[in-house]
Amino acid sequence: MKVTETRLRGCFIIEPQLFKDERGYFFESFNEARFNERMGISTHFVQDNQSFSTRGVIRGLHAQTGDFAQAKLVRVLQGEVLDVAVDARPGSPTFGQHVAVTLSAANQLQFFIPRGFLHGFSVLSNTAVFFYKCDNYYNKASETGVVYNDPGLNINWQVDADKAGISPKDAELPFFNDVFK
Ligand SMILES: Cc1cn([C@H]2C[C@H](O)[C@@H](COP(=O)(O)OP(=O)(O)O[C@H]3O[C@@H](C)C(=O)[C@@H](O)[C@H]3O)O2)c(=O)[nH]c1=O
Repeated sequence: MKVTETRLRGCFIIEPQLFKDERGYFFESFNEARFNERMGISTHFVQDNQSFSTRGVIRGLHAQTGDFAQAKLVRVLQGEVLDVAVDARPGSPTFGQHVAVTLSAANQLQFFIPRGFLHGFSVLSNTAVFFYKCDNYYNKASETGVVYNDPGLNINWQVDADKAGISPKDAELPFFNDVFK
């Protein structure tokens, strides 16, 4: 597996090692010991999530706070998405900055997003099945978020923002500067 740290410290792109033969392919999609060793962390994932979305949908930007903060290991089982992590760690030299990574069933890339980040994705294919591991349980009361089109974040979601599929909850999320002062 190839691990590349992005310009946001602690955010890694992971390319698994594929074993291909006449039947198809095999790869270890997650190996806790190797994952922690290569990332230099000690994350223990406790919840897996899966969502299905159609082209143009944007989910995010989301995080959980406090005792329920979550690191996420995300990937795409079908289709293609633009995955976005926003650094919301107070005092971080890249506070308020984001990275965007194209994840697809074809490239098999995984993206590790540590605690302290907002996360979201847009769907670039007709449909997408998105799968992710979380190192903390869902806790509704701990949810926070920032609106996807916050001009201060200036994220190019690569979908038609006017026609983007946004949940009513996500459309009403506040701006980054109002949440993270
Ligand atoms: C996230 C989550 C939602 N739910 C429920 C709550 C709600 O009724 C329904 C749909 O929830 P949402 O609209 O929040 O789903 P969604 O917008 O897909 O939320 C997800 O977005 C991506 C970008 C993330 O990073 C995730 O952490 C999560 O926040 O599922 C759970 O039961 N467990 C969970 O872990």
